Amino acid sequence: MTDTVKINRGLKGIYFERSGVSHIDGTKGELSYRGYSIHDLATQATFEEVCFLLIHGDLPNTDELATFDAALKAARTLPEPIFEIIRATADGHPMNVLRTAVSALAALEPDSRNTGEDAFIANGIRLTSQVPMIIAAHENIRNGRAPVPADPTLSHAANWLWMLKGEKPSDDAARLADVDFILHAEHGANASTFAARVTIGTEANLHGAIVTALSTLAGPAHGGAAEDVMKMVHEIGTPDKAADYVKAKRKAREAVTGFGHRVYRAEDPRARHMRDGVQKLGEEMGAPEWYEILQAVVEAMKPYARHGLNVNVDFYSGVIYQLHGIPMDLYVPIFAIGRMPGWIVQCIEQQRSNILIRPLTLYNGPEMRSFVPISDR
Ligand SMILES: CC(=O)SCCNC(=O)CCNC(=O)[C@H](O)C(C)(C)COP(=O)(O)OP(=O)(O)OC[C@H]1O[C@@H](n2cnc3c(N)ncnc32)[C@H](O)[C@@H]1OP(=O)(O)O
Ligand SMILES: O=C([O-])CC(=O)C(=O)O
Repeated sequence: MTDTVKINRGLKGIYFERSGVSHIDGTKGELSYRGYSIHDLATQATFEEVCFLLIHGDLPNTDELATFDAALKAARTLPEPIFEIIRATADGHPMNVLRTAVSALAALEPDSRNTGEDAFIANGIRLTSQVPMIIAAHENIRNGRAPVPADPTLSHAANWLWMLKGEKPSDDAARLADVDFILHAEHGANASTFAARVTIGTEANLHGAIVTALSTLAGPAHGGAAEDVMKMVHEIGTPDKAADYVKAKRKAREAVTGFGHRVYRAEDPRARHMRDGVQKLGEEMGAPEWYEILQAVVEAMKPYARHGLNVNVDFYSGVIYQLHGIPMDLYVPIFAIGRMPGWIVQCIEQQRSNILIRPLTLYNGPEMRSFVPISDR
């Protein structure tokens, strides 16, 4: 019987649920949120509009957006013990500090225990504002500076850069961060979102699911790719060394980071927006070499593109962060800021028609055997 069971390792190609949130066509390289093309959203919407769209299902009108934006801004507060926790863990990786702080929020804020759709929306809005605050406070504290208080006059993206650096960002820098968040906001049953849905499947609360999602995002095969791409760019050093680097990786059968995706066989549609950003920012800042190294890697990887191995969203994002002077270990936390609405809405969707997610593993261990007392072993 066991020989006839088909195992889908990694759940590759398996539909586990229906979802009305986003659609990915991996063959054509297309992505839409709630029926809107990612290209239209990346060029015409703000992150706040995209959050509203994902959570409520439609684009907001002016009044709806104003109310939603006011709720996000009102939520820019952290209980004092969170700063103590950040101070106590300041030497840790920012992703560990973030996960620990979100977990502590679950204990510190009694509302976080509530379930039901209204509670998930209220807690989701609060966490969307608190996550960038935690990351920025940690960055300041570990560098011996006081946390920068949120500025209620700034957008989500501009306020994030303000809290991180204590300087008002230029409009271009704020917009680039805004677009980055939009591009990362939602992506179907990716590993961290799936993990969050598994948590909600047990009727746990949203904070618990976000802790699960943060743990899952952190790995290099998922959210950690941008950091690894930047390390790769430094290792390559100059564009003329890219081909040899790729050849050596392929020979060792190791992944070239920033390439490949479980769903896309065509180029990830989000990559082009990041590519344009890297090229423009690099030229403006007199540092075009990073873009040139990346493009040399793309050139060297071209023979493999026909096998569906193309750049993914995180191939270009690390260089943008580097050009902004953001430390490499903040790249995954930045992904988390963007992915918040996707996690929240998928948790809401899971809760609406909840079911325990519990697949099977096919046993291939020893046959039944007799227990041997320890004195006879
Ligand atoms: C935001 C995100 O999470 S996007 C992904 C970010 N991650 C990365 O950039 C890390 C590098 N990429 C990878 O490790 C992989 O592409 C993953 C984990 C993202 C997807 O992996 P899978 O879905 O398992 O890829 P899949 O098994 O279909 O790969 C097909 C073939 O391409 C190869 N391959 C996949 N990605 C890469 C890569 N980046 N470099 C070289 N070869 C690769 C596989 O080894 C496999 O080869 P084989 O058939 O000879 O064994
Ligand atoms: O969808 C995935 O497998 C990975 C992911 O989160 C993304 O590409 O944004």
